[in-house]
Amino acid sequence: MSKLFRAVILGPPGSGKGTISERVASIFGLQHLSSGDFLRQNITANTEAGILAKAYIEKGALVPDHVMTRLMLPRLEEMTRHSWLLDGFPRTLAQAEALNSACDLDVVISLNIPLETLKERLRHRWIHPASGRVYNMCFNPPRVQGVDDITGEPLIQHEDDKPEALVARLRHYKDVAKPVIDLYRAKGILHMFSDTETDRIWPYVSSLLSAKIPTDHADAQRATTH
Ligand SMILES: Nc1ncnc2c1ncn2[C@H]1C[C@H](O)[C@@H](COP(=O)(O)OP(=O)(O)OP(=O)(O)O)O1
Ligand SMILES: Nc1nc2c(ncn2[C@@H]2O[C@H](COP(=O)(O)OP(=O)(O)O)[C@@H](O)[C@H]2O)c(=O)[nH]1
Repeated sequence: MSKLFRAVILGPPGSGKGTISERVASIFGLQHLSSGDFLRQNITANTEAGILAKAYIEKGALVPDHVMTRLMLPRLEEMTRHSWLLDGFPRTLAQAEALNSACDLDVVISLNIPLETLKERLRHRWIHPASGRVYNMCFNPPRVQGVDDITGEPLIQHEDDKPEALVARLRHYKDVAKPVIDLYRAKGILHMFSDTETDRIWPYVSSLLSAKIPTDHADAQRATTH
C-alpha cells in the first residue's frame, strides 16, 4: 500500500478551513476530520467527552487540551488505513505537541485572511446545527432562504459569529495559533496562503496537494471512500 497522507489545515474562524477541506475531501479523497463536527457528534451522543465539552462550547470557549487530545487521538488511531485532513485540531501548542507524538504530518496548510474579510464573512455565516453544514448568504446561500438544503430544517447564526463577539474571538485565535504556526514553520511543513477569496486560494492548495499526493494513492483513496 502506498504511504498515507496526513495534513492539517489552520486558520482563524471564517478563513475557509471547512470550505477548502470539503473540496480536498471530494477531489483528493482525503477524509475530512473536523474537531467541531466531532465534538458536536459527541455532545449529541452524550459521551463522556461530549458532556465535558458541552459547557465550554456553550460559553464559546475552547475545550481544554486534555479533553481534546483524549477525544481526537483515538479517532486518528482508528484512521490507520485512510489519508486525512484535520480541521480545527490542533488549536493550541499543547495539542500540536500531542499530535506530534502520535503521528508525522506531511503538510500543514495555513490560511491567512485579512481581518475585515473574516468579519464580513462571519456576519453572513449561517449553520445547520445538527449537521454542521455551513452557508454564507452571499458566497454559498442555501437554495431556500433560512433553511438547510438537505433536511429543510431552520438555519441558525452562532452567538459568537455576531459582530460583538467576533473581534475578541479573532484576537484570541491569533494569540493561541502563533506558537502552533511557528512550530510547523520550524518543521518545514508549513504552507501559508494569503488572499481574500477562497476561489483564488484553491488553485494553489490544489497544486500543492497534487504535487505531494501520489496519483495512484489519491485514486485508491477515492475508491475506498466513495
Ligand atoms: N481543537 C480544539 N480545541 C479546543 N476547542 C475546540 C477545538 N476544536 C473545536 N473546539 C471548540 C471551539 C468551539 O467552541 C467549538 C466549535 O468549534 P468549530 O466548529 O471549529 O467552530 P468555531 O466557530 O470555533 O471555529 P470556526 O469558526 O473556525 O469554524 O468547539
Ligand atoms: N464571501 C466569501 N465567503 C466565503 C469564502 N470562502 C468561504 N466563505 C464563507 O465564509 C464562511 C466561513 O467559511 P468556513 O469554511 O466555515 O471557515 P472556517 O471557519 O475556517 O471553517 C462560510 O459562511 C463560508 O461559506 C469566500 O471566498 N468568499
